[in-house]
Amino acid sequence: MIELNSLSKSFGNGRGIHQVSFTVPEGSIMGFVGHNGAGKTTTFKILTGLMDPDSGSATIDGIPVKPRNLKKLKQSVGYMPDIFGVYERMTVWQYLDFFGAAYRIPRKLRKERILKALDLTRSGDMVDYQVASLSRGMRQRVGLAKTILPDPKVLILDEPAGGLDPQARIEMREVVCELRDVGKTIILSSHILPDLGNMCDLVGIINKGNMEAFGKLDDITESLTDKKTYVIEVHKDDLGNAQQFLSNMGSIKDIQLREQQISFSCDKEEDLGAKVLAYLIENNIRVNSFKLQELELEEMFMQLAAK
Ligand SMILES: Nc1ncnc2c1ncn2[C@@H]1O[C@H](COP(=O)(O)OP(=O)(O)OP(=O)(O)O)[C@@H](O)[C@H]1O
Repeated sequence: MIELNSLSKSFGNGRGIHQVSFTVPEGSIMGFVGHNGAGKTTTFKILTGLMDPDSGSATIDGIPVKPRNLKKLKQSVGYMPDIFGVYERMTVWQYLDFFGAAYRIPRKLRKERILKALDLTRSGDMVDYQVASLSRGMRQRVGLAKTILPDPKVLILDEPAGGLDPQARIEMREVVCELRDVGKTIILSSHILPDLGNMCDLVGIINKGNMEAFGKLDDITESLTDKKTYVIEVHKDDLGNAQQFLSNMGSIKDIQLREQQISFSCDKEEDLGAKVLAYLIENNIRVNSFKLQELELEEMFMQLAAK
């Protein structure tokens, strides 16, 4: 649905993007992660026809991203930049109606589209508000409503949750998931890594213009770790014994005690999790919980960015 093949754009001194390739299937959400200046906006600008690449190609909904296809692309792609202008003196309805007209949506259809966009972005109760009076979270949702007015199949959202408080971020995340559920294909960038983990089907990590990783979050995590870390919680009277048993087992590393939790690691290939659990129970250790520790997106990102 969205396909990038070796897209490159150089601004000199190594700045820009280098051979960026990935494919986002129809109806999925891809989270595009990278530090400031990593190359996210440049990629978005190329995809939306605002900037020409030096080399490489891209297609969206089967349409090659080329200047001659800009009109067609505009119908298929909705782009919400990280900073967008709003007309402070208009009400939300006037603002959307204005853009509906600019998008040449016929008057009769326009009302229906505005109502649908307001509904999908949970902005219905703001129609009569002056744009100037909207909070940052409301503005982002109204911006999103404007972006989906022409009913594009693909949405490219640059930092839609940027500057939002935790509650507004949750709302934005729910709205984005709802848009995926009605069939949109979405690429969005974010610095708020945990948010991406919860909502994205795919994650792409870009660092200094190079794609460091792309795929399902679980697969990327798996490929990054060479060990598995487990966290167990045992009855407080069994802590010492449990620790002793673990130390007696060969191949167990990094045994650490934190309050009532003990964590330990083992080789990924060997994966001793089940064996350890059975061993502790056989030795009458009262195990309250036993779980595999997941690598946080933040940690994973730091590992890749440090490369
Ligand atoms: N028009 C331009 N002229 C010169 N350099 C540019 C231009 N646009 C981007 N760059 C440089 O290219 C690199 C990538 O920038 P880009 O804006 O794509 O990063 P980003 O990941 O979107 O960052 P941010 O999160 O800060 O928006 C940066 O080093 C930036 O300074």
